[in-house]
Amino acid sequence: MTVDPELLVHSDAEDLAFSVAGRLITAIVDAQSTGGVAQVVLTGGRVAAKVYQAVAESPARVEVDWQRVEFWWGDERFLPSGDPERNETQARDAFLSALDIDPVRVHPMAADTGQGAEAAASAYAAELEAAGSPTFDVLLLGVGPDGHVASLFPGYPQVAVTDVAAVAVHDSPKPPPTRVSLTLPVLNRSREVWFVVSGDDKADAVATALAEGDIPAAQPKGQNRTLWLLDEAAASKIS
Ligand SMILES: O=C(O)[C@H](O)[C@@H](O)[C@H](O)[C@H](O)COP(=O)(O)O
Repeated sequence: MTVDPELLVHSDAEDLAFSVAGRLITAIVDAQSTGGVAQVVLTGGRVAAKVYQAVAESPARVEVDWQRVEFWWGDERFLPSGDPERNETQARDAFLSALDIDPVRVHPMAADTGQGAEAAASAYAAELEAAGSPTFDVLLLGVGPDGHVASLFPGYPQVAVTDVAAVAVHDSPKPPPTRVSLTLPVLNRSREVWFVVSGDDKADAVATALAEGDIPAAQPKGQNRTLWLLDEAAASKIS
């Protein structure tokens, strides 16, 4: 059973990032409150980087047992290890490197070592299965102006893939051209889905997604909650 999306609108990108950082810390503490490991899926992009930075700077970060957080990625730019454009690199630089995380619990998608994105996608699907195909506590998603989420782009065949957990994406409209992405069934294996969106260039995509339009951003739904965490600009065309 999925529930209606909830909208929370913030004044600007900085306020949004600060608010989402606090919400993420609270969600992790809640997930750990029963003694378990919090399962978090990170996304890439500029807004996400602001959120991660705000987590690293938050005094409340000390409330989290960072040793008991499992970090996954919803997608990755298929580039060599350490490339500054990789979502993994950006997350490590923005906050993971500053936190007392358990490195074994950080699950980046493979870097380009010449093996091809298909092999990287298969390896990630296998890693998820080996971890027991966890239900994620929080799935973070950015949204593109075209309505993409993760690396699932409108009109691309990967949007409709349901028989594997991760796929390779080629000729991405958003550089770099080659990527790896979780598929929608895995994105939906989340208790909470949080869309974190800033900027008027996303306003059409946000409005279309909330109207259940035919874009990938309309499809991820949390099992318990679906949050649209927006700034005023991104929310400006919601009817
Ligand atoms: O690899 C990526 O680029 C992201 O995973 C992608 O899905 C991103 O979250 C959106 O494109 C929003 O990016 P911005 O926040 O930079 O607009």
